[in-house]
Amino acid sequence: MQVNSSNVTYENGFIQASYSYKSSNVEKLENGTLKVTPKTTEYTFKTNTKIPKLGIMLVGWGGNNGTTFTAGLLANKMKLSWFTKRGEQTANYYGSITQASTIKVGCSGSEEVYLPMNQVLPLVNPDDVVISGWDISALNLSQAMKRAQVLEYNLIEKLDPYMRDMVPKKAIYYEDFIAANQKTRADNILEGHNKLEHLETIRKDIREFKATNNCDKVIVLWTANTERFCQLTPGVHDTAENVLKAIENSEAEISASTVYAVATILEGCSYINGSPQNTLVPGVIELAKQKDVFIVGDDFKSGQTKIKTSLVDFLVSAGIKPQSIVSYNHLGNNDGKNLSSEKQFKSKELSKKSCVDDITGSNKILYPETNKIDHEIVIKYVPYTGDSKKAMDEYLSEIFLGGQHTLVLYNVCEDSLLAAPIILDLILITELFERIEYKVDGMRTFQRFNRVLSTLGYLCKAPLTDENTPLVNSLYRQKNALDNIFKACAGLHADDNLLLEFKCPVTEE
Ligand SMILES: NC(=O)c1ccc[n+]([C@@H]2O[C@H](COP(=O)([O-])OP(=O)(O)OC[C@H]3O[C@@H](n4cnc5c(N)ncnc54)[C@H](O)[C@@H]3O)[C@@H](O)[C@H]2O)c1
Ligand SMILES: O=P([O-])([O-])O[C@@H]1[C@@H](O)[C@H](O)[C@@H](O)[C@H](O)[C@@H]1O
Repeated sequence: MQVNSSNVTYENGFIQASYSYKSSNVEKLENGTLKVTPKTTEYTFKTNTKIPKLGIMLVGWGGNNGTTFTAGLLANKMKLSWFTKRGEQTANYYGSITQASTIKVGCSGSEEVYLPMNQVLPLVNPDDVVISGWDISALNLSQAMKRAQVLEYNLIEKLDPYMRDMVPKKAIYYEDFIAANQKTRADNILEGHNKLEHLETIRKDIREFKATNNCDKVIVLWTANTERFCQLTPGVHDTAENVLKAIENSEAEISASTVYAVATILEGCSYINGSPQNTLVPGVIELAKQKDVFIVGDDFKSGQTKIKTSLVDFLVSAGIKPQSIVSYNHLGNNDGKNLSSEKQFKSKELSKKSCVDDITGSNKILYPETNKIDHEIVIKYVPYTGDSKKAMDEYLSEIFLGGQHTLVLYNVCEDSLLAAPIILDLILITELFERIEYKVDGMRTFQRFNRVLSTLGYLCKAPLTDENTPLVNSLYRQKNALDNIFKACAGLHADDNLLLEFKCPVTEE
């Protein structure tokens, strides 16, 4: 796409775009009146268009998501097709916004024109990435893919030769943080209890993988089991210095995921947390800022929560008052097995339960006293169902003249087929943000986005958000923000959907 504007230049491998950012300051006056002052801030975005060779390292590579993600990269790269009872299937990236969604760029006459997201700004081609990772299970990726029971056998057969030589590196295993039922899987772990040694091993793994594959950069993503929350402790988790010291002292409350995150950050790589646990404790956030590294989290937004943050947004913005939400699901994969343990379930429950508060909190007409509603999460482990999650959601709302509205959803699918495309998007969009800088009038130098990359909230159930930054769960607002950041960096206006050129056409006087 070539943007025809005096505000955009394409020089020296950069897209440099000016963007007039419109916002409003609100003052609440003593008499209760709101004084709203619109304002415009002139930004300049600079995007490096040089596409790097990207290395991806997954923690939990041998899991259902890790194997399905890897299989998807290979199947698409080789343009595989395979047979199922529904006939011939071909590889695709459905469920990935970078590969299968579009962004409106303008109108041609009365035709609204949409471009694939990955053509609005230059992204890494998934075909060109190299992948590795760690797992507490020693199975190679082909064996692990079969164990996962996600993909059709005909596809598994075709992928086997390409995945059997992919072997996860030895992993950090602190059994107290994941369900005891995972112990039988743990035959590929780093010896000993010295957390500093574990940290240095992970750092070495990252360096060696990067050098061996001649990568320009590496991004690490956690798709291992959900850990219990660590007990945030002053002097341990509160500062970067204390987290590093706690690792040196092999502090018990430092989780495996936090050691992976610290190792990643110390190697100058972005770290993404696809699970709900509080890996990114305040000290890790401070370390990421000190080391100028992006951190993203938490917990892939893939199924019930994705629908919920769209549905509740629709209900509340329609003036309908959700009063009760019950989200139930059962599944039989290893994630479900791990979540059958109370402490690990609590991590997931917290993540799934926290996703509507900002939406209900936005409407004081419906929720004048409190924005808290009945919201229950139930997850049951039923081995026979495997990765095919059966999810049932019930939404009860108050409507006009004391009426009640009941909405029930039933959705079934392989959970990993929802998560794998999201893993790709998290990685590719994080990598893009590593190539973007901004400047506001008056700033001497270009800066990078806030290292807590909450712009990727659309992809996370519980978006990690920096202090003094609004938390947004509304799916529409998250996607709109992401699309508009892409457009701003490309030199286009944000879309307000007014279509004034058609509704208020310029007429000859
Ligand atoms: N739709 C989804 O699948 C979905 C959605 C949101 C979040 N998640 C989260 O993603 C994570 C992975 O899901 P999954 O279905 O792939 O689970 P999984 O159990 O199949 O895979 C997790 C893998 O991590 C490995 N592992 C556990 N602890 C490890 C450690 N310390 N180091 C390295 N490897 C370790 C396990 O051996 C396993 O292979 C879970 O935390 C899950 O809650 C999944
Ligand atoms: O994404 P979502 O459907 O809201 O939540 C899902 C849970 O319902 C499921 O039980 C769990 O296994 C997945 O990891 C995922 O977190």
